[in-house]
Amino acid sequence: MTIQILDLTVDDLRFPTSRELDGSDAMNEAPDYSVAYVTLKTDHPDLVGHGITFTIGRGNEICAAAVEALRSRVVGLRLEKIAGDMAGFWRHMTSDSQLRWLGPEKGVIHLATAAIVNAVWDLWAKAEKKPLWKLVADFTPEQFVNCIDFRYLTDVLTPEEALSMLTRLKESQADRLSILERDGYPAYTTSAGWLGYSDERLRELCRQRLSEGWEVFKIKVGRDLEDDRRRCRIIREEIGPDRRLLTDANQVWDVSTAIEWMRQLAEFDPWMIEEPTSPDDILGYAKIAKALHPIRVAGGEHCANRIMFKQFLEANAMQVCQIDACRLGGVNEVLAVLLMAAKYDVPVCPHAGGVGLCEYVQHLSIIDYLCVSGSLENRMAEHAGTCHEHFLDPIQIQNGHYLLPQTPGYSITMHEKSIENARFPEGKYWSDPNS
Ligand SMILES: C[C@H](O)[C@@H](O)[C@@H](O)[C@H](O)C(=O)O
Ligand SMILES: [Mg+2]
Repeated sequence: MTIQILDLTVDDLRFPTSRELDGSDAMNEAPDYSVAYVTLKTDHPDLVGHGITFTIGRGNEICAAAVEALRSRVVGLRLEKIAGDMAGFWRHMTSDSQLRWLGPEKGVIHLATAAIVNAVWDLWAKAEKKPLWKLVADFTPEQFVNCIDFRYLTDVLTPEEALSMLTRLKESQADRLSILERDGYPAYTTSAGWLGYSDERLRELCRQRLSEGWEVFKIKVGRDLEDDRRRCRIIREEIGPDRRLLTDANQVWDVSTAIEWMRQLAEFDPWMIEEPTSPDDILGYAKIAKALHPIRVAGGEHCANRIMFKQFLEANAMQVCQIDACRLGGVNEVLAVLLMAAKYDVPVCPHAGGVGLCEYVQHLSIIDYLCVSGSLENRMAEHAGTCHEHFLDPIQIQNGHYLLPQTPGYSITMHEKSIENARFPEGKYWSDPNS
């Protein structure tokens, strides 16, 4: 089958999550979960690729404009040509010599790259009639390695080393697949602990989530120490002393404040502190990790690219690696980071607090287990409870685990009605005050 990409369109879609303070944290007090939603049309009547990048509202139109700027890099290409040289395609996407100046490989231009690259992967998986995780899991180790642009990485990871890591695990892949088919992929939930929720809501949501089988909970911290103490006490009362409690400060502290603040919260036995300070401060992360041990330091949702991850991992500055499906430049770059994390034996626990991110990261965690790390130890994908109703193939959770997605593609295609309602500013969510 030969398929040509004939057109690209992009929609600025926003969901009014700030009305209930879903997604709120110490830095982002009232996010409206949003996406630049890319559609790739082809010369095949039934094959359309969809991809997103995620923002929290204002500025989403800038991502959409950046997608438009990259349009000519992808329109006209043939899928079989892309699939035959995925790393080459990714290099092509990130190498327009004028657009590259806007990054390189960071910020809005990289978010836009992710939306397009993810749409191409969705298209490819749909063409092969496989969910994305299965498309990748069925690759030979050589095909997997051929998806990655190793430029800037070879001082810590060469293609040859990646190949031998993947080859070592390939034989036992079927055993791991049966475990996932039986149990699903382990997850933790963030949706009880958003900062804007009242104490009563926090308590009620903890009870609800416990009854659904959740074992690991995340709570937002960092705005006010007394509030944090009270909220951590409540969540501990509800989940008990043995379940894992994760904390997330969303970059609000200086290095020294992070250390002092978390020492004050240590009595609540947090398993990790996420984004304690600037996402660019590799040495700062390392200092915090050293001072707070055994509390782990987690980061990645604002980690711009594989080079930053390389440094965080090499400097032992992150003990939990939170890849983001849209901040990294799509699946290709994620695969590179999975390999580096496995090499440094750092668990990957993807970031998913947003719209569409859970739909995406379930595939990435499954790939990590089946092909790259081969381990579930200390690994869990994030789960947030909002906006799943907008997707044709939404996540399925059972007992705090993601069930394996079965529908071909990357699970990101949205219902037409949702697209219509969320279109900014003319959709119903924004033009009708009673919506
Ligand atoms: C603004 C967003 O909801 C963030 O709070 C969210 O992504 C969060 O950091 C997370 O870890 O899920
Ligand atoms: Mg976070």
